[in-house]
Formats: sequence, structure tokens, C-alpha cells
Amino acid sequence: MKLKVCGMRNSVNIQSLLKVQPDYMGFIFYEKSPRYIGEELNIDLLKTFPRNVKKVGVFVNAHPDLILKTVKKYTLDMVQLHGHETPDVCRGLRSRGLTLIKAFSIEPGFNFSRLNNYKSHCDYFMFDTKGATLGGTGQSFNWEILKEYDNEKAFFLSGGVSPLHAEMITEMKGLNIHAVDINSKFEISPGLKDIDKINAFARQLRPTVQIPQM
Ligand SMILES: O=C(O)c1ccccc1N[C@@H]1O[C@H](COP(=O)(O)O)[C@@H](O)[C@H]1O
Repeated sequence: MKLKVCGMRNSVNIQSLLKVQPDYMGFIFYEKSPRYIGEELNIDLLKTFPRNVKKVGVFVNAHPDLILKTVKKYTLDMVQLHGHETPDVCRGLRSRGLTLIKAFSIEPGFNFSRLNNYKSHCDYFMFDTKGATLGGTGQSFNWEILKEYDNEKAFFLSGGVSPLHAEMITEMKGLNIHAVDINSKFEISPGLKDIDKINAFARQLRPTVQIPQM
């Protein structure tokens, strides 16, 4: 199972996290988020990333032109759409060559047939918890509902994933989980991650990946 660490912006923190070799690192381009990249994210540092750590830009209902410009400026590999983007918006962005993750807010009774209109216009789905804000709530949803997921597209499991979930996730066999997305439950403060906590979690989740001793 792959690992995505989201909400990074501090250069020293990013360099420390690179040693853990997450499969994906996420950067939030949504001004209302406490993890908004602001002026802090160093574009030159992003250019030095190894190819096996994919840079994901997180956007919420942003204009497609702004997304395309940002992808180029920050040399992003992928885009995560975390708002109410339509299948048409996804289709348009994908036709411009972007690799897309489309996030959905899960609540009790969520109907997975909603995804049918999106499946040919994105690369992965992401399931996050429906909350008062769009993303970064630190709340998890009842993962039992994932048993109803019958789509062939693999998904990112997100929403309040914490160090305590590692064992449970490794036991969730038979679900089409591509990656686990971690964020606020691994923070010292918004946008600043506890690398030791992430390292321990990564070792449990991906026991076969060789990470140098830290
Ligand atoms: O983290 C944010 O502030 C954020 C804001 C707006 C959209 C998405 C955001 N983050 C994404 O939400 C998931 C879940 O976060 P958490 O684990 O519940 O804190 C996170 O991994 C990001 O992909």
C-alpha cells in the first residue's frame, strides 16, 4: 500500500520527510486552509524531488486555468480536486494531460454510484470525511461503508487517518486501496509534520520498503 503525506510547506520539514520516501507529497493551494502553501513553499526544492515521490497539488473549486498554471510553476506531477468539481471539469483538465485524483466527502448513506460519471475522467478516487470544512478535518468516517464500493478504480483512503489506524489498515484486505493519505493527525502545528510519527507509520504500512535508519 502506498503513502501520501499531505499539507507540506516548510523546506526543512519537506527535506526530512523525503528521507521517509512517501509515494506522494501533497501541497495545498487553497487559501482558506491553515495548510495553504502561501509564500513558504520553495519551488527550487520541488524541482529536486526524486521521481518516486510524486508532487500532488490540492485544489478546491479552483479555476482550471489557475490549476494548469500552478502545475507548471510548481512542477506538480498530479492534481487532487477536493471540492465540488464536476465530471466536465475533470475531463477538461485530464485532456490537458493532468493526472487527477478526485476526492469525495463520505457521509452515512453515501451512494457510490455517484462516481460513475467521474470514473473515465480521473485516475484515482479519494474518500475523505464529510465535515464542516472541505478537507483537513481530522475526522475519520466509518470505513465499513467501503465494503459497498464496487468500482474497479483504486482509491486513496483519507480523513483523520492517525498512527492508531496503522494495524487496522494493513488488515483491510480485499478493498481497492491504492494509498493512505495522512495529514492533520501527524502534525506538530498546521503544515508542520512530526516526521518520527510518519516514519513509524510508514514502516508499519509498507514493511517491505527499505527506509534508511533516521
Ligand atoms: O488539509 C487541509 O487543510 C485541506 C483543506 C482543503 C482541502 C483538502 C485538505 N486536505 C486534504 O484532506 C485530507 C484529510 O485530512 P485530515 O487527515 O482529515 O486532516 C488530507 O489528507 C488532504 O488530502
